[in-house]
Order: sequence, then C-alpha cells, then structure tokens
Amino acid sequence: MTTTANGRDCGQKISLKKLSILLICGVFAFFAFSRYGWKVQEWYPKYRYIIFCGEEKRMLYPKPETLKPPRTDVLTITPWLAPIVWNGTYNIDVLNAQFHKRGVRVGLTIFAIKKYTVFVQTFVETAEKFFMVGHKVNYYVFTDRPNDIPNITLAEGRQLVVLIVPSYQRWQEVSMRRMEMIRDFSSQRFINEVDYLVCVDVDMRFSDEVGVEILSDVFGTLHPGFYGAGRQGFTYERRPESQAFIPGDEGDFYYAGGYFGGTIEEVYKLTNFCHNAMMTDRENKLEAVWHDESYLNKYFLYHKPTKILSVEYLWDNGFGVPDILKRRRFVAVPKNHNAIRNKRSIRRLRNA
Ligand SMILES: CC(=O)N[C@H]1[C@@H](OP(=O)(O)OP(=O)(O)OC[C@H]2O[C@@H](n3ccc(=O)[nH]c3=O)[C@H](O)[C@@H]2O)O[C@H](CO)[C@H](O)[C@@H]1O
Ligand SMILES: [Mn+2]
Repeated sequence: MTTTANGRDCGQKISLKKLSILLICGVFAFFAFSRYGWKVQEWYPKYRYIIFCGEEKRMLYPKPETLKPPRTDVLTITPWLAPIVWNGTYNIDVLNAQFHKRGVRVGLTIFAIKKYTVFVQTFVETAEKFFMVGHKVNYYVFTDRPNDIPNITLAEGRQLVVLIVPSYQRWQEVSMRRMEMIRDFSSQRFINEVDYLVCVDVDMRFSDEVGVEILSDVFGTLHPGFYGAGRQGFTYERRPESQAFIPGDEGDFYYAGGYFGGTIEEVYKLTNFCHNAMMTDRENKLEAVWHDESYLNKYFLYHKPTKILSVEYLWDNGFGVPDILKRRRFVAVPKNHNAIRNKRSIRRLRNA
C-alpha cells in the first residue's frame, strides 16, 4: 500500500474505484446473460456451462398457438400420434436445451464399400457443417477399403471410427447386408458408445441443418419419390411369398431405405427383423423388389415409427423443388449408377 506526503491512502482509493467498476460490469453482465444467455449458448455452445454455471436459466421463445398451427399444407402428425418433422413445426432451442441436458451422443452410420468410398469426403465435410452441430457425434464408417477413407479434421466432441467389414459382389447385397452389420455392431459396440443411431446412405450431402429434432425411439423418413402417392403407387413388395409382402389395402407411407434410426435397442430390433426376413426369403430363393427398403417398409407397417422425417431430410434434386419443401437438408449426390456399382459396366463405358 502506498501513502502520499499528505498522508492520503492512494492504494485503497484506486482499488475502491476498480471495485466499483467491476461491480457495475458484473451487474451489467448478469443482466445481459440472463437476457441473451440462450443466444450466447447457441453461438458458443462450448461455453454454455460457464455462462450458466451448469444451471439452466430462463428461456424465452414464442408461445405455441393452439388455434394457429404452424403448418397447414402438410401432415404433421400420424394417426398413431407420431410427429412428422417439417420446417416450422418445432423450436430447435427448446429441443437443444433438452438434449444438451441429457448429454446425448449420436452415432451416424455410413457404408462405403468398394467405389462408394469416393462419397465419404463430401459426406463428412458437409455433416461437420450441418449435422448435430454442438452435440457429441461418432461417425461410423463401414468399409472394405480403410486406406481410402480420407483424414478429415473434425470439430470438438466428434470422432470418426472406421469399421472394417466384408464386401459383397452385387450392389443389392451390399445394400442389404447393412442391416446385419448395423445389428451386430449395435449389440457389440454402439450400445456402449452412443444413445441414438442415424443410419443413412453415403451418396448424399448435407445442405442445411439436421439436429436433435430427428431423434426419437425409432424413426423413418418419407421417400422423396412417393410422399404424395396413394397405396397403389407405393413400390412395396407385392408377392405374398416374400417376408416383405404388404397387401394392396395396407400401408401408411413409403419409407426410404436410406434414412432410419432410433435408440440402439430399437435399431437393433429393426435391423434384426429386416436381416432375418431377408435370410428367410433367400432360403426360398426370393429377394424383395427394393431390397432392404422393402423389408424396412414391412417392419414399419407393423412396428410404427415414433417419429417420421419429412422429405426435407432426404431429397433428390431430380424431383425439382415443390412448394411444401422449405428446406433441403440432405440431398442425393448425382451418380452414374452403372459406373459406380458395377465393374463390368465401367469397362463397357470406357470402351464405348
Ligand atoms: C436414399 C435411399 O433411400 N436409398 C435407398 C435406395 O437406393 P440407392 O440408389 O440410393 O442405393 P445406393 O446405390 O446408394 O446403395 C445404398 C448404399 O449402400 C452402400 N453401397 C452400395 C453399393 C456399393 O457398391 N457400395 C456401397 O457402399 C452405400 O452406402 C450406398 O449409399 O434403395 C436401396 C435398395 O435398393 C437402399 O434401400 C438405399 O438405402
Ligand atoms: Mn443412395
């Protein structure tokens, strides 16, 4: 402490001044954070616990209006009361708060067998921008070519796990065997590492946000080619001998094979059913018309999904952009089917 010639205590005076500035700043910060804290949390999710000291504070958002449904142009709930997720039907801040509190961990499975490894880079890079940002994510990349999986820098709390698996000759079999492999890894590994699984095609890119609004016990996705079709238009398996058979007067929606998920337990049940049904058909020399997709549709008919993702979550620009489609979150990467799926046809293309 310093003392001047006239005996005044300068040190104390300065620290008092500092103290009052600090106090004013503190009061200001307190009001700012209690007013805008949730926004700050959204901008900088990793500082959330510092801002709130681990506790949740007030959250302000528009009141849901009983007499003003946010969407009237599309079905937003099924007859068994499962939500159908469309833009405008949910508040992501409210959902994020719930899922952050649970510290939810999400596994995203993709298969990159043979030439499909070319899709991994774009898939993961766009997922880093749009998929479950701010949450814990494990990418599970099933491949027969581990050396072809690129090294991609991931955000904090996210990791990429390469799982080496066998490849099959026919592309249909590669697609179908995903059920068996997801089933086996669910009970052996995923159950210990993540809370939910999201199982998608790899020949895709994220182009808008996909967050925790998709998560539920077991969810499926409307196929972009059939969301407006009638039962007769659905390409379900129609041969009664097949395990995937769906009669003409049954069926709710046509679900896409390339996007389903849920808790590990539910994904285990789904993939186990589909794989067993495929194996039974194989014994009878049958394979359903749209492979894994047909068995998935059969499963969802008798085990209704607890949530359904709208076509925003699985789109193909080949279908244009209808009015109901406010966001295209996950879109197909155009591919030359013959060239990428089949060795022989590549040779044929080259020779042509
Ligand atoms: C978006 C969507 O709903 N896609 C479904 C659709 O066909 P797609 O035409 O989208 O099938 P596809 O060629 O993308 O194959 C399905 C997936 O299997 C994997 N793969 C396939 C072949 C290969 O050589 N290597 C490889 O890794 C890859 O992850 C690919 O994304 O119908 C298929 C069954 O007919 C599956 O149900 C797909 O999920
Ligand atoms: Mn695909």
